[in-house]
Amino acid sequence: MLEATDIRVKFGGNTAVDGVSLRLGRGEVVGLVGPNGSGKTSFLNAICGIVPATGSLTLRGVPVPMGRPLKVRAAGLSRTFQTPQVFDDLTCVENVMLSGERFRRTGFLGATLGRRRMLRDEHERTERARRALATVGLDGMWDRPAKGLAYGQARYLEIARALAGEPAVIALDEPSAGLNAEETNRLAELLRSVSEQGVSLLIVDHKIEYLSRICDRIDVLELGRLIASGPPERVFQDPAVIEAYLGT
Ligand SMILES: Nc1ncnc2c1ncn2[C@@H]1O[C@H](COP(=O)(O)OP(=O)(O)OP(=O)(O)O)[C@@H](O)[C@H]1O
Repeated sequence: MLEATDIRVKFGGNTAVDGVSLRLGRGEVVGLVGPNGSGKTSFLNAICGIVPATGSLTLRGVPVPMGRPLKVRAAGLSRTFQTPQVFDDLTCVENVMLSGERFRRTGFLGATLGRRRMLRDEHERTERARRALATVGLDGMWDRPAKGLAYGQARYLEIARALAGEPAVIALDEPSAGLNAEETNRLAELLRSVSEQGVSLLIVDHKIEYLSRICDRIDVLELGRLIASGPPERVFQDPAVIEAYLGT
């Protein structure tokens, strides 16, 4: 579903990501971990096309140019952010429908000449958004403004928006940040069920316990380089990984 090869990101003289390659199969859940400043967010930003980077990317087997976020989205990669990006004054369903632009087939001319088709398209987009809200457990909130949501619910709303774009892969940047233990458990269940529908997940996070439960593989970055990759139980016992986190 995703193949990123030899990704490099530089900020001036600082190499944030130094030749990282990563693959994701269909429905695979991969945790990308590493100490603060090891390049995790820069890697996500690179494959999403929002920071200048070199390397190559294919999605669903199709090459996608680097540095083109809209092409990346259209090719099947959605993402969520460390701080949920929701629009407070829009309702939940409107927030989710923002991701459905690629399904909107009628522009100004179409809306004027093909009103029936436009209404059908709007109806389909609304239904798609409501299904995504139901998946994350927010179906009861669909017509409420997003500003009424608790912090954890705003996170689920962002995941619903990613899902409504019908992506092959979702990249999530610290989805458990700010969630308590119970909310983190719910998040883990939600992410596992999303992956069981065939969506691949690349999760950057620091909470090792829930990642160990839901990830098929853990990739570890240190100083912009991949230092370990494998099943959680093996990677988290790797002395090089323990040293990267804790020092000698
Ligand atoms: N916009 C930027 N301009 C300059 N340097 C940056 C920028 N973004 C990140 N960096 C640097 O790149 C390196 C990697 O940062 P990055 O945020 O990708 O790490 P991270 O592993 O996601 O860290 P954290 O776990 O703290 O979120 C760090 O040295 C950071 O200071």
